[in-house]
Amino acid sequence: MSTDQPTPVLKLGWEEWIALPELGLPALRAKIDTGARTSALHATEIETFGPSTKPRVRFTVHPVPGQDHPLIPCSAEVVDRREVTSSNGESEMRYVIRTPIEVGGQSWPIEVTLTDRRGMTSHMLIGRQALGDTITVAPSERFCQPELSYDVYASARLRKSAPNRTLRIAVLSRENNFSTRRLVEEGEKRGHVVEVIDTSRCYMAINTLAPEVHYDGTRLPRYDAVIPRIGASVTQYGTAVIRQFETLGTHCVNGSTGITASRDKLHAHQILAGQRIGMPSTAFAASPKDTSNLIGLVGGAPLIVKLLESTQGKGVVLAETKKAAESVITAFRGLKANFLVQHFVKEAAGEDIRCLVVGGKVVAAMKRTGAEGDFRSNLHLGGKAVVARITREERDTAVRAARAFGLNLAGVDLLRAESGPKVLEVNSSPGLEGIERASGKNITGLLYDHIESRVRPAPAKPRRSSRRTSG
Ligand SMILES: Nc1ncnc2c1ncn2[C@@H]1O[C@H](COP(=O)(O)OP(=O)(O)OP(=O)(O)O)[C@@H](O)[C@H]1O
Ligand SMILES: [Mg+2]
Ligand SMILES: [Mg+2]
Repeated sequence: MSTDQPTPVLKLGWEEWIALPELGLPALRAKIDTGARTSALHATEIETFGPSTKPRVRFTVHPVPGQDHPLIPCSAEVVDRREVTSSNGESEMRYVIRTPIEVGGQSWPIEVTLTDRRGMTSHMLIGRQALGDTITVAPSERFCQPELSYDVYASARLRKSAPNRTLRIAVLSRENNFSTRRLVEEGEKRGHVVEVIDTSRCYMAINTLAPEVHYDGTRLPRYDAVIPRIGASVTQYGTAVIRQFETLGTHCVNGSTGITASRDKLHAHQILAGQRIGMPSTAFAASPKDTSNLIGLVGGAPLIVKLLESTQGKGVVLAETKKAAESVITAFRGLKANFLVQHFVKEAAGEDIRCLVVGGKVVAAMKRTGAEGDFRSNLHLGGKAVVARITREERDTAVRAARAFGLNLAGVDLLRAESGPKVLEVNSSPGLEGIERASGKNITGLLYDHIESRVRPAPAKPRRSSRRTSG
C-alpha cells in the first residue's frame, strides 16, 4: 500500500470475525470492547521458552468457544509481561505478544495478552489500544465486516488457510557446524522456533503412561518436529532419544530404526539387497578360515575392505591383489575390527554421486571426485564436488534407497558402474554445506517445506469424547 493514500476507515460492530494469520488462526469471533484497554486471546498451556534475552511463549488456542477441537498450538515472541485487570475485577500477570490482525481486508499489528478465557462466550477480546484512528466502532451493530466461518479449521482446508503457523522444532545435534546453523537460520527465517538440543544431554523417563524427555533439569516441551543430526559416535544413545520422541508422537524427520539400520554397513547392505537395490557385491565372514572364499565371493582382487564403522572414508582400503587383500583382512582381524569386503567398482574411477533425497524426491545431486590418485571421493579427504545430472535410473535408485530406510532426509551415495547405479551407503545426517554450494539450491528450505507439509495442519480430528488424554 502506498503511504500517501489514506487507509479507508473501517467500521466495526461490537462483534466481528477476525483472523490472526501468523498464529495460524484464520477465523475467530471477537468482541470489540472500547471499555477495555488491552486485547486478550483465550489461551491455555501458556509457557515461556527460548533464550532469556529473547523469550518466546508457547500456548494452545481453542478457536471455537465451547469445543475442545480444533486445538491450535501457537508460539510468538514475548514483548511484555504486564498486570491486567479483567472485567470481573481480578488482576493477573499476562504475557503480551504482538501479531497482525486481519479484518475487512485490512491488516495491522496489535498487542494481545494471553489469558484463560474458558467459559467466556468470546475467545478474543479487542480493546481500544488495538483500534487505530482509522477504525470507528458502532457499539449497537454487529458483523459490519465480512463473516468468516470456523469451517476453515477442518484439517484439509487449514493447510491453505493457515500456511504460516509457527512450528516448534528441535534440531538434535551436538555440533555447532554449518548444517546445524543453516537449520536454525532457515527455520527462524520462516518464523519457526528452532532449538538446538545436545543429544547427549537429553535424559529420559521411560515409562508407559508418561514418557518424557528431560534436558538441563526440565522436561522438554512438545515439539512439532525433531530433526535428528546424530553423530556416528552417539548413534545408540541418539536413536534412543529419537525413539522417545517417537513414543511421544512427535514427527521425527528420520526415524530411529532407519538411522540405526543405515549406520550399520552390514545391516544396510542387507536391507538394500532385500529391496533389490543395486549395490556392489558385498561379503562378510567372522572366521579367518574363510578369508580365501570370502575374496572369491566378491569376484577376487582388486577389492575393497571396509571397516563397518568407517566414516569420511577413513576405514576404506583398496587391495589391488589377492595377497594384499589377505594381509589387510588378517590385519583388521588382528585388531578385532569389524569389516566387510566389497567388489571394487573400478569404472567409477574415484567418483561417486551424492543424491540428496528430501521427502521421497531427489532435490539435488553432486558428483564428488577424489583427490588426485585416491579411489575415494570423500570431500573430507580433499575431494571436489560439482553439481551432477543424474539419470532416471539413478534417481529411482536413490529414492528407493532412502525409502528402504524410511528416511525423509537422506544422502544416498551411488557409484556409476557398468551395470548401473550401485548404492554405497545411505546417510541419515547428510551435510548441507557441500550440496548447497554445489547445487546453488536452498536445500534446507526444501527440507522445511517437507516438514511443514507433514506437520501442518495440527488440529486433531474431533473426537466424540471431550476428555483429553495427556501425552
Ligand atoms: N566398492 C567400491 N568401489 C569403488 N569405490 C568405492 C567402493 N567403496 C567405496 N568406494 C570409494 O570410497 C569412498 C568412501 O567409501 P564409503 O562411502 O563406503 O566410506 P565411508 O567411510 O562410510 O564414508 P562416508 O564419510 O561417505 O560415510 C566412496 O565415496 C567411494 O568413492
Ligand atoms: Mg559412511
Ligand atoms: Mg560415503
